[in-house]
Amino acid sequence: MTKITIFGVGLMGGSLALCFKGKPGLHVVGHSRSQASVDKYLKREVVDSATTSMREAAEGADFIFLCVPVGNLEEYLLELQTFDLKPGCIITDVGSTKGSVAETASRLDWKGAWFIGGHPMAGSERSGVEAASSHLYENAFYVLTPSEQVPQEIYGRLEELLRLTKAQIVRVDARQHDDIVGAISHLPHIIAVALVNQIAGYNREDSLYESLAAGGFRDITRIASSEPGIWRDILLNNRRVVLRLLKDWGLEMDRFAQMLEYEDGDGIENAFGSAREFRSRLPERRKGVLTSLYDVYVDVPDHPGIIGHIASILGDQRVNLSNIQIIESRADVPGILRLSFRNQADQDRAVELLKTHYPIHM
Ligand SMILES: NC(=O)C1=CN([C@@H]2O[C@H](COP(=O)(O)OP(=O)(O)OC[C@H]3O[C@@H](n4cnc5c(N)ncnc54)[C@H](O)[C@@H]3O)[C@@H](O)[C@H]2O)C=CC1
Ligand SMILES: O=C(O)C(=O)Cc1ccc(O)cc1
Repeated sequence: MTKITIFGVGLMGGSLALCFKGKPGLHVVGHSRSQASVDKYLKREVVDSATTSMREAAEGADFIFLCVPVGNLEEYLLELQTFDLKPGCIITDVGSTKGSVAETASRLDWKGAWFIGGHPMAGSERSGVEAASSHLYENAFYVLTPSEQVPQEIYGRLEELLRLTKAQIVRVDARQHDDIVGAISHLPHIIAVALVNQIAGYNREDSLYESLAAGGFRDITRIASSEPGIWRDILLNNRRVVLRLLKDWGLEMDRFAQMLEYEDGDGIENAFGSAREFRSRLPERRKGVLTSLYDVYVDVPDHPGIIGHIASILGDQRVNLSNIQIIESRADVPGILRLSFRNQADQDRAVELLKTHYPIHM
């Protein structure tokens, strides 16, 4: 039996547990310091067994996943290295920042065990084991940041286990990871929170703000509902990167303020134009670039009723769609629909059923 231990069975840890539990030869152990949480993990059947003892959870494990807040990773690593870990045991984490945990791990003596930092780049504004799902990581990127000392065989073992998440594993340098994720995730979370708080201030004077702020405002500020403690830790941990990014953000805002002050219409148009252009180039994660596992792309003419038609072709044959997204919808080109399925069988069925009606790409 391969023993997989998960410390902190919340949104991320619980989702990993659900990817591993029930697979042949795997036994998933959950750990929490609180007995009430241990009872909850067992009642919800996200793990095979659970304990409040760190030593019992860690010793004999083949894989250890640290799924606790970023601010607690160091104390968990320090405690783990005092145990008698199984030789060849792979310790990994799911923290949203990678530089400091890699640095701490590199200072410790693992006596035959190995540390490989990890960051599944999927999640949500929700938290806790109640929000966990075995589908959370499907088609997402899963970053691993091994140091140069980690043998390829050890890295390969972790990579192989993580295939069960159906994520796409990518290897990235820890510091480079923190720079990039700071820009594409940490800065946007700050902007969303600051924007909501700015509007909340106006709303205290006039509650019409709140009434009219539905729709688009809710969409672009969804991530402002993220778990405060988790984000305190992430931002403090990556503060050097985020402070630099905030300076640049300030310059971007100043540029807009200037364009408005000088009534620079061309400048505003250019800003929107170049943003639109860059955004349209962001990868849709087609096969060949980075493959989405069970996606099907359908060229569709731009007229009403197409989505309903496709949904009913699939529904009639009981093929379950997990997601549907319009990728491109312009007057001069046919639209592209991305249909996502949960497994290969549904994807294959969908291609069979749709190809007589529409051009299909994979
Ligand atoms: N929420 C998200 O979308 C993503 C989160 N992450 C990272 O995953 C890790 C876990 O985050 P989530 O699963 O979202 O959080 P969560 O709140 O759902 O789960 C955290 C787990 O850690 C446990 N825990 C242990 N010590 C704790 C302490 N001192 N304070 C609070 N909780 C403690 C909690 O009991 C809980 O089981 C964090 O390091 C976060 O940066 C990574 C990618 C996405
Ligand atoms: O909800 C969203 O869109 C997120 O941004 C989720 C998320 C949060 C933290 C991460 O480190 C990675 C992903």
